Amino acid sequence: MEPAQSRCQEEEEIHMVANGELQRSGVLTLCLPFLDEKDPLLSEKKSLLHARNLDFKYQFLLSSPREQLLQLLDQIIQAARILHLNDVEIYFIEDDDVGPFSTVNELKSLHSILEIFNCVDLGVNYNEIEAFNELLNATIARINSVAHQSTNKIITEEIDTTAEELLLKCWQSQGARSKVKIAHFEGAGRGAVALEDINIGEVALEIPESIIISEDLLYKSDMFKVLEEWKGMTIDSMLLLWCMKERYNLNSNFKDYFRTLPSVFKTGLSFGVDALTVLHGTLVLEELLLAKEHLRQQYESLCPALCASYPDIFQPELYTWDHYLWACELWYSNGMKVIFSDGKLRTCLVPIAGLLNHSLWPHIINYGRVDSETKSLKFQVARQCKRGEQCYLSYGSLPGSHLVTFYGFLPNGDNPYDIIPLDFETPEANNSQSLTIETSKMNHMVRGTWFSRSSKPYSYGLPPLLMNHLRSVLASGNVGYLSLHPQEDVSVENERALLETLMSIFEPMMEVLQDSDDLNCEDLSWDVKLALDYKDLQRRIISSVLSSCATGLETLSCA
Ligand SMILES: C[S@@+](CC[C@H](N)C(=O)[O-])C[C@H]1O[C@@H](n2cnc3c(N)ncnc32)[C@H](O)[C@@H]1O
Repeated sequence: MEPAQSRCQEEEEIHMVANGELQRSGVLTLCLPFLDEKDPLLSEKKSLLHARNLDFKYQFLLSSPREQLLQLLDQIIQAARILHLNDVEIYFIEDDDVGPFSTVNELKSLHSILEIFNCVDLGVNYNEIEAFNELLNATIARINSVAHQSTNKIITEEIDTTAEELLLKCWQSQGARSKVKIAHFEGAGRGAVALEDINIGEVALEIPESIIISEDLLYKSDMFKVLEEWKGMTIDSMLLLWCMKERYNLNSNFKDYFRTLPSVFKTGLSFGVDALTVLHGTLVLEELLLAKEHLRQQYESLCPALCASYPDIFQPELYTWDHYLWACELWYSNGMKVIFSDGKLRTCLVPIAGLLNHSLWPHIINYGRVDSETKSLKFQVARQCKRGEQCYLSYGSLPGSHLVTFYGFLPNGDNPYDIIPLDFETPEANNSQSLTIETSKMNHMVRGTWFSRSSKPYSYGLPPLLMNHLRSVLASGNVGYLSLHPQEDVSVENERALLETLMSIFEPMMEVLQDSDDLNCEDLSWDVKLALDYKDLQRRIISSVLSSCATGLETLSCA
């Protein structure tokens, strides 16, 4: 297994040379950070900025009327949203939609602007300070408005968290700082609850580098000598093997940490036969079976041979398949990628932080780098977390299939990263000549059409890139019928063929999923329940695509 899949704060592809300056003339200049030349989405982002008349640099004449200033602020926010788009968000972008595109994109965008405001050296002119504060407060208000959509779960008070609290105190004595306490949340196990209002930019949790579990501990262990000489061994596999033993080591510095971990992880990797049967016809089934098979192969290639060759170090009773799977699930669901103060990226288990749950409306989005001055990992909140509220992390822009497989849950709310991929075959050479760069892309996707905000004709709530691709492919059958901007050149006949093509793709998928699940809802096991929820999600997405196509066809028949 490569715990490389463990969650990692998404790499920012943007050069942080953003700045802000207030000139004597009362002109406030705000410069957004430039795009990284290595950003794989660079050209798309540049084209989007250009098409929308957006720029990196904005000048605010602070004496202008308030509405004008706020309009300009809106422009810079729109530009920042584009700079921070990820591959899924950019794929679904619609011409007439200026955002917000997702909670995380919105928080990143607003924070990049807040950072610029923080660099501005204010003068003494009262009116200018007032105008500047209006802009700053409007940005903060937008950040705080993200909170209103959050979904909080009820804290169940009955469950004992003494072990976790003792551990928290122990880490605090070693330099950890925390504005959260551990509590139990319905449907999510343990989580962190704010002990006080934690305001934008404040640190909810600070973990010294010295108590983070990483490969450095491996090097000091008795098994390292053997493992480093073992052919084909990776650091990730070494960490798994180290954990399997350390979990039962009574002299371990981390014994209390291991003691607070669940004895079984309820992730998709532990799904039983009934749950797998429920998943028949869904996307996650293949992902799950492949992942499990891969882990089994890794286990077979490592553990029996290590136990046979070095039984004193690798005691067979500790190196069973169940223990191996437990370690994999631990690293997948709790592992984080962190850049240490020496600049090296390591996969880690971070005490306390490992108790933070995921949300589509997270408080903490940036946590991947140890502060080189304090040598600690700081978990700053990107939006306010009120006292008593659950403090959420973002595990990344992950689809439900990944969350089910490696974490064992589906988040509350509509997940914009829940997509169904559609890979088309490369067209015949003579047809492909007629496709533009935009329309020749072969990897497409759909998601719930409820995310669409486009009111443009012929958009149907479906992704423009997919529609333009299909339009071009269908039109290329008609000699001489293709434009560089397919949407401007639609024919009713072509549109009907396009929607019917999509229905012919999605109807069979729906049929497979519609098999009745004759299960008694009362006493279902956790895995069957989760599998049913996932299946339901797939149905919702496909059904939204089918009804969008059907509505499109109806509209066309009236045209
Ligand atoms: C890093 S741990 C967080 C702490 C965990 N709740 C615990 O009790 O150990 C990740 C696991 O928490 C649970 N989890 C995280 N976010 C969740 C959410 N929004 N809803 C339900 N379960 C969640 C899942 O079981 C996931 O595998």
